[in-house]
Amino acid sequence: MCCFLSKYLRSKTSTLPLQLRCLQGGGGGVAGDFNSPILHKNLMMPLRQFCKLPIGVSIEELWREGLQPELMPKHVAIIPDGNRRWAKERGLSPEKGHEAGKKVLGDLCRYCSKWGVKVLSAYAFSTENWSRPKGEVTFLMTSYFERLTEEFMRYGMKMSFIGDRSNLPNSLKEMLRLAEETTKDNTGLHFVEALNYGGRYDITQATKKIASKVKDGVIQLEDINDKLIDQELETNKILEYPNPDLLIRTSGELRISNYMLWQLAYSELYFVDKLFPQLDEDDFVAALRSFQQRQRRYGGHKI
Ligand SMILES: CC(C)=CCC/C(C)=C/CC/C(C)=C/COP(=O)(O)OP(=O)(O)O
Repeated sequence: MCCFLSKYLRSKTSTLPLQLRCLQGGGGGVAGDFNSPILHKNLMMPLRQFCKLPIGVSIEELWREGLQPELMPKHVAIIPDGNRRWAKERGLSPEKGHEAGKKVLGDLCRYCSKWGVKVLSAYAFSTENWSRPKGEVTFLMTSYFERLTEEFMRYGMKMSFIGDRSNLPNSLKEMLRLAEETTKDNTGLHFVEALNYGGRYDITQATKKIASKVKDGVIQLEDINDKLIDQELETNKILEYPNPDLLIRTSGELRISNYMLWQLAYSELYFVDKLFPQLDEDDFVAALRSFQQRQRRYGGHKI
């Protein structure tokens, strides 16, 4: 009989979830292989239930990747950078690069659902991106984001949008409203698209709302604290997990380019050299693995 499982358990003991380590016990390896119906019924199925696995991923895959379900990031943020460079390297138009990026963003939603991430937020258009070439901005605003939203609505995710909608085209605004309304009761992945969004914009609009409440006597100056500011930020829409646990940026640039400045205070950062259209599931899993190896201290003492 194959000894893969017992070998694996021996080699990965330190990275196994606590529950699995308890079940492993102190004895020798577990005889059998993953295809054995007896092993499946007597070990794998109970383990699966015991570990409350995230939907879509098998215990075998988790072990193979060295991942622990209870340490998955709840909110992953992505800065999908490099669509234009990807297209240029291939002699294609920037529009073709963005189309390739759209496909990869859809794949990323699938990976997040599969690996048990609850929220994926994507920085799709910054408050500074209006200064890109006019043709590209027109393409994104009058065609691309509308098609992306319509397509993603069919994935069964809850969709929300953050950012200043006031100067988006009316038909795009209407599509965003429709997507939020249609998907609001979906329970799977929460996909949040940041459109005409900037961290400075978000902090500024929150500050204005708070200042206005102070002016109207609704709250006192002394009432202003972190929690109150959280409540006025646009990410208040992501009720459960407003702050990204993990931020991934592609294309080798090592900066956050005005994304969720307040919310990223204690996020773990992960940079990938590949251009966004080249990102695949192995890269995503490598980011999850890196995240699970970090020690998050939030300014506290090292244990
Ligand atoms: C897949 C998808 C939705 C693509 C949309 C295409 C698009 C416009 C992506 C831009 C993403 C973004 C805001 C990157 C931030 O870098 P930056 O280039 O704004 O800032 P920088 O100059 O600091 O690098």
